Amino acid sequence: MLCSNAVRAAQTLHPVPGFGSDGMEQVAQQTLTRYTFDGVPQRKGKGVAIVWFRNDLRILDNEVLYKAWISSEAVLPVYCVDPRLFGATHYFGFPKTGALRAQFLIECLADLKRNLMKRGLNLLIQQGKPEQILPTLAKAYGVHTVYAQKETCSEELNVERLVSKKLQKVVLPSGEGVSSKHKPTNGTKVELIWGCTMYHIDDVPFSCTSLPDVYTQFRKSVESKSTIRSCIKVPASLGPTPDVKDWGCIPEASTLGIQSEKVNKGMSFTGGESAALSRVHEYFWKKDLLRTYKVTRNGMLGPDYSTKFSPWLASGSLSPRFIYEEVKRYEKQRESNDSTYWVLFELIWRDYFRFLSIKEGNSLFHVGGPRSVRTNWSQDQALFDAWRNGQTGYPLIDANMKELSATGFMSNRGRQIVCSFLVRDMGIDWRMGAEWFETCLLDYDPCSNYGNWTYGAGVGNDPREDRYFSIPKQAQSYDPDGEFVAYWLPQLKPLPKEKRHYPGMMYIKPVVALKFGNTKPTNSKATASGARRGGMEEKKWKRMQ
Ligand SMILES: Cc1cc2nc3c(=O)[nH]c(=O)nc-3n(C[C@H](O)[C@H](O)[C@H](O)COP(=O)(O)OP(=O)(O)OC[C@H]3O[C@@H](n4cnc5c(N)ncnc54)[C@H](O)[C@@H]3O)c2cc1C
Repeated sequence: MLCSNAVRAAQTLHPVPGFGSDGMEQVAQQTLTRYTFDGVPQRKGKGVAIVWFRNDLRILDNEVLYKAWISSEAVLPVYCVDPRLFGATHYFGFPKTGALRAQFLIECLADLKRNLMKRGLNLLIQQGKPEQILPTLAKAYGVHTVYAQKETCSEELNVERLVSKKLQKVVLPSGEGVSSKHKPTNGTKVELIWGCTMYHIDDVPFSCTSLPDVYTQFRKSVESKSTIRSCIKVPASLGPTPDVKDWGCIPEASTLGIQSEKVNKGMSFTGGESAALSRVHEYFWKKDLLRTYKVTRNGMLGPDYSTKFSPWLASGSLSPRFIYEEVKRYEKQRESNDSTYWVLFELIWRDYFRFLSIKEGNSLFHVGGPRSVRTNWSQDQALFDAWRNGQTGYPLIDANMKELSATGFMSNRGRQIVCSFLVRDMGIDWRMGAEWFETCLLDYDPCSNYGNWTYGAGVGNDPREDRYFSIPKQAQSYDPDGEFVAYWLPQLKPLPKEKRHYPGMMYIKPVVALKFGNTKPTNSKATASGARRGGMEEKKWKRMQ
C-alpha cells in the first residue's frame, strides 16, 4: 500500500507526454480558484454528512460535495475500493478493470485527496463494499446523510439499493456526532444527486422513458428547449472534517489483484482533476486546437486530433458543464465556428447514451440489444483472440487493437472500425468486443460503451442498421500514408507508404476474408464518391491478396 500521504502519492504519477505536464498543478489550481466562491456561503445544516465519491472524482462542479457541505457542520469524504470493480466481466469473465484503468483510478484518488486536503478536508479510503463500509462509518461518526452521485446502470443501481437498505438500519448512539435535535430517527438517509451529464436530467424536455429513438431528434430538442446549468462553485475551505484516526491508503495495483503495467508507447494519461483541467487548458487555450477540432477529430495518431477528455469525463474528474463553459469563453474571446460547436455536439452524444441507459435498462447488455434482434453470432475463441491481440492480418485492425492494449485508449474512428470488423467481417458476438473494451478502456463508461456497441452491432435503436466500415476505404481516408499502422506495427515501417495497408506475404495471413458488401453509396454525392473510391481500394486489396 502507498502511504496515505497524498502529496507523496501524487509525485509517483508518471508524466503525460503531449499533455503539458509542465505547470499542470499551477493551471489546475488557477482554474479551481476561478470556481471558488467569493464570499463564504452560510452553512445551513447540522451534524456530519458523508460524501460517497463514486464516478465524480473532482471538486469543480461537484454538486454532491457542495450539497453535503452546505447541509452539515462537518463533511467526511469517503471512497470505497469495491472488490466487485476488480472481478470479472458479466458474460465472458475478462478482468472487469484492466491494469491501466486501475492505475488511472489510483492517480485520480491521489489527486482528489490532495485537492481535498488543500480545502481543509481529506479522503477516507477503505477497501470493501460500500454497503458494508458506509453504515459502519455512519454509526461511528453519527452521520445523518450520505450524499452521492446518481448512477443509471444495473450494477451501480444495485449497490445504491444495498447501501440505502443498510443505512436505514443504522442506529446512532445518542449524543454521538449529531445533536439530538437533528438525530435521525430512521437511520441514515441517502441523497442521490444527478451530476454526470451536460444537460441536467430535470432540464431535458422528455421523461427518460419517452426519450427519442433517434439522436438527432434528441439533440435538436435539447438544443432548442433546454439550457445548461452553470457549474457549481465551492468555498475555499470545506472543513472541518471529523477527527479520523486512520484515513486509509491510496491502493496499489497489487493490492487490487492487478499486475501493474506502464505505458511506454503512444499516449499516456495521468488520472485526476488536476491533469484534466490542465488538458482542457492545453487543448483550448495553449495549443488553440479547439479552432480546428471538427477537421481533425477523425484522426488516429498522436495526442491532438481530438480532445482526449474521455478518461477524465468517465471517472468524473472533469465536468461536462465545465467544458461547456470553457467552449463559451473561447467563443467569446477567440472564435466561434463549427469546431467549437462540434465538441458540444459530441458531448450531447454522451448525454444521449446516459439517458438511453435509463430508457433501455438491461437490454443494452443483452445479445439482442434494445431491439431484441436475433442474430447467429459466433463465439469462436481463436478468431476473437486474433482480434483482441491485434493479429488478424489486417494492419488497420491490428494497429488499433495494439494501441488499445498498450495505452487503454483508441480513437473514435478506430473504435468504429474494429467494432464493425468484429461483428460484420468476423461475425463474432458483439458482447465479447464490448466486454473486452470494458476491460481495457481508460474511459470505460457502461452507457457510452454498450450504447455504441449496440449501434455498431445493429441491435441498438438506430435507424441505420448497416454500419459496415470497409477497411480499405477507411485506410485510404484516415491513414493514407500508413503512418498510424507503421507506428503500431513497426515491421511495416520499411514498406513504401502505399503498401503499408497491403503488406501481403511479409505480414500475418488474414484470419478471415473481408465482406465487401454493404458499402453502397446512400444519397449524398460525397458519400457516393467516397464509396466509389472505397470500391477501388477494395479491388486493389483483393488483387494484392
Ligand atoms: C464501439 C465504441 C465504444 C465506445 N466506448 C466508449 C466508452 O466506453 N466511453 C466513452 O467515453 N466513449 C466511448 N466511445 C465513444 C468515443 O469513441 C469516445 O468517447 C472518444 O473516442 C473519446 O475520445 P475524445 O475524448 O478525444 O473524444 P472527442 O472526439 O474529443 O469528443 C469529446 C467528448 O465527446 C464525447 N463523445 C464523443 N463521441 C462519442 C460517442 N460516440 N459516444 C459517446 N460520447 C462521445 C466523449 O465524452 C468525448 O470525450 C465508444 C465508441 C465506440 C464506437
